[in-house]
Amino acid sequence: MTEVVLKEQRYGKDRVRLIKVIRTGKWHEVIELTVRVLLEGEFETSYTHGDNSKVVATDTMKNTVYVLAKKTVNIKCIELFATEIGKHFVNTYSHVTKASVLITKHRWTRMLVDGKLHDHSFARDGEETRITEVVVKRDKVEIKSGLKGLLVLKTTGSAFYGFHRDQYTTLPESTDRILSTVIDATWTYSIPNPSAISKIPYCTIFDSIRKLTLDTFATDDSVSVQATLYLMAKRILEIHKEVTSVSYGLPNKHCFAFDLERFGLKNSGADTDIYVPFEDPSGLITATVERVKSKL
Ligand SMILES: O=c1[nH]c(=O)c2[nH]c(=O)[nH]c2[nH]1
Repeated sequence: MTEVVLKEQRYGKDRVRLIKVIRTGKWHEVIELTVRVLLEGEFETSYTHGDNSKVVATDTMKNTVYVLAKKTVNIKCIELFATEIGKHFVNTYSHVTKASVLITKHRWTRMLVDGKLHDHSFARDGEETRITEVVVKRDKVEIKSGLKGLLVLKTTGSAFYGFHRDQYTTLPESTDRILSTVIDATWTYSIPNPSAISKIPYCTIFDSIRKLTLDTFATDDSVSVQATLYLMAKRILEIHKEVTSVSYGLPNKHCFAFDLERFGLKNSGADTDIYVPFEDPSGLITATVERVKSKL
């Protein structure tokens, strides 16, 4: 007989979608969120013995998210709303030891109509989202935030040369290329004590990190995605003391010159202006950067 053991377990509700409309007279705001709640705790016997007595139904979790969304004053700050949800589960159920809450906030941009911001109409500009993942345990809260799916492209100011070459290398060196990526960035917050949670200006930091990322992408004379990634993270850590580490995932969405020599047209070197953008495969450059720990 093979003996097995339950090594780890967690469960919950994924992709709980909600829209909250905040009305101030005719002026409306719209917040669209997708929420995932995962619980850990004394649920082992539900897996090993079919004992559901301690199982908080995932349907209950979904309902709880809507109830808390109705009651909260923090819906605009996903870090605080996720913390509220996580605390609810850990405080309500004594057998829950850890709640992980992932919130994705979708972007709705207010419409400009006849040059004026419209009071109740919005448009989605691209797939970019803002995220947070909050882990609530009995004695501590961890908060990670980020942005996902920010598609960018620059037409110069990017090179890639001097890389290792061997018998399988065909890529020519480039001193001037298109650089395009879909930015995924996440960063962790330092939470020295529970009262720090509500004091961190999450939205201001988000806006600043997004701007630093875009500004660095645009202005860096990039020698590789790796070097540009590192510079982005370094700048964030220099400016934001509340942030302890920064991670990026940057696919290198290749754009190569189309061979037009076959048609008697120059399309190489300084004459290149027709490119083929490739969806797949892409490079994928990832790294996490943190401050050097003080030896004092
Ligand atoms: O910035 C880059 N980094 C790489 O590691 C790489 N590899 C590659 O083929 N092109 C690029 N570009």
